[in-house]
Amino acid sequence: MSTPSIAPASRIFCAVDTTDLDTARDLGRRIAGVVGGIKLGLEFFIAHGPTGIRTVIGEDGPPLFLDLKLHDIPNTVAGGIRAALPLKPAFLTIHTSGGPAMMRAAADAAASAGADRPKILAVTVLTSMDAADLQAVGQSVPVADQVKRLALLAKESEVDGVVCSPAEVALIREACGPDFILMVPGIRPAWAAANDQKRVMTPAEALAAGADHLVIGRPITGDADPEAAARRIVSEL
Ligand SMILES: O=C(O)c1cc(=O)[nH]c(=O)n1[C@@H]1O[C@H](COP(=O)(O)O)[C@@H](O)[C@H]1O
Repeated sequence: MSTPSIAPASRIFCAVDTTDLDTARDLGRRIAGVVGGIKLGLEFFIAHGPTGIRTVIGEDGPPLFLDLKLHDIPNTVAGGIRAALPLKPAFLTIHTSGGPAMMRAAADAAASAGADRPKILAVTVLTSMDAADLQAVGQSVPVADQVKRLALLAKESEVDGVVCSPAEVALIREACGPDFILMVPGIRPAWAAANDQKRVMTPAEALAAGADHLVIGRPITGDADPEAAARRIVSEL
């Protein structure tokens, strides 16, 4: 694990996936003190844009993981990153499959923010995909091989880390070193449903494997008492 001094609870980013502004704001307030940060992504951003993000995070709110998974030509991705800088996200996502030039353009655009720059994380193989899904899009290699290849490419392209499933954390840590950030969704406590996630582990297993940060959504947000669910997860770390 590359950042052992950070408290386990603060390693969790709660994925607030909703189009309802009040729900997102309420969830953000209730769980901000329990977990390390809030992830807002496509569903929320398409519905409410930057104004909605500011409403949920506020001036001195929790760290923001802005998960837009950008994937376009380098110039367009760089422009998207620069447009997101005023929101001061701690993390921003792009897709590794956009290739090295796109990833470098994203890293350069983030660097233009100076010391406050967001960390750029590149998505490897989505945690909702398995070997059959990869094969369906023409990638007839084991999932782990493809993830390792994409993670090494991301590192060479000077982004800060990757998004990967817990199943590949150990192999990426070994291949890419202790400072490469591993943001890990596909996290399910033993008592939670997998939903559409295919490559999953429990929070404790993912941290033990070497994850820096865990992304957890529905096991918290789908609970009748999200704050209690978040506390239960923290107690199991
Ligand atoms: O980039 C991501 O955060 C991401 C990548 C990935 O491979 N899999 C994945 O689930 N995610 C995100 O992580 C969150 C997982 O949510 P839950 O499945 O509800 O815990 C969602 O917001 C996804 O968009």
